[in-house]
Amino acid sequence: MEMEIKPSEKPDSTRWASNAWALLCAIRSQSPLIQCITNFVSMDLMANTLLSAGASPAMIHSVEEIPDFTPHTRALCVNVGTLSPNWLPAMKAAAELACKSGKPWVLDPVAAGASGFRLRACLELVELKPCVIRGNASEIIALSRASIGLTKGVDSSHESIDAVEAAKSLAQASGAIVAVSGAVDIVTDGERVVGAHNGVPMMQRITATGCSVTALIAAFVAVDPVNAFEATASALSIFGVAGEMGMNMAKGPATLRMHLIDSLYGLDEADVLSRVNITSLPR
Ligand SMILES: Nc1ncnc2c1ncn2[C@@H]1O[C@H](COP(=O)(O)OP(=O)(O)O)[C@@H](O)[C@H]1O
Ligand SMILES: Cc1ncsc1CCOP(=O)(O)O
Ligand SMILES: [Mg+2]
Repeated sequence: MEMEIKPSEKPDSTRWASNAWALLCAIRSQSPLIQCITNFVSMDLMANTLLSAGASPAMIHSVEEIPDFTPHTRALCVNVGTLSPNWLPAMKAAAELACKSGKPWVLDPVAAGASGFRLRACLELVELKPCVIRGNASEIIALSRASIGLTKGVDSSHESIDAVEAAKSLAQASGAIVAVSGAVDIVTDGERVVGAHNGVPMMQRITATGCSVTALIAAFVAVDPVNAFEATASALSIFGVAGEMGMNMAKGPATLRMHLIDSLYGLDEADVLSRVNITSLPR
């Protein structure tokens, strides 16, 4: 005879997968408005990622529009990928207003260690209380140590698993959930550490997949701001699942880009429950 498993007795992996599915359903039904102040490279893929997940993206970045627009959004994504001095005031104003309006905002510190200007900008943005910081391993290490020169540019020269301590100390210092993408996506609140074991290596060969998953995290925290740790791990895992399913149809990076978006749009409950793979990692 099969024993019935009550929700509280379900194994951790099943609870993570059910929660990820519930959050994706919430995005599809609520279509949260997500403001993105992002780099020129990522605008298209980021907007299409949010749309295929069911969210509503708006790439609105002029400082003049922020007082009217930002309070009406459900979450904000700030990405410094093609930073120039005249964009920084808009990023800061939007971050401040998001906080004041009780909306979560998410930071992508692209190439944080590439220059002093960029690192200082990222550190100033961290002071404005992002709910989540998501970067690759080199970016999180650079930000955590506040040091430049540890990175090639926008791509990582470290493995995500090598950035666990840096992520934990950045989370403790900033109060943000910190996520490190890579072969295993790491998520920490400074105490707990989980790994999302989804995705395929070919995702690194498409520009702006990292930027896009950060925006997807913004959509997940928009529908569950109180549980930003769980929402962040879910977003990373769901994006990875879309990559795995897209890879089954792809011939290379260009077709993976297309099939990843189609797969994210078409994910059903069975796909999510069978593929989401989030586990606790040793602290
Ligand atoms: N070796 C890998 N195996 C599986 N998924 C990966 C791998 N490397 C990166 N990814 C996935 O690709 C996406 C972008 O991550 P990453 O390349 O680390 O970000 P960035 O583009 O900011 O450097 C994430 O969803 C991540 O999980
Ligand atoms: C290539 C490049 N140069 C400046 S921003 C950017 C895109 C980076 O995207 P991602 O961090 O998602 O790889
Ligand atoms: Mg990146």
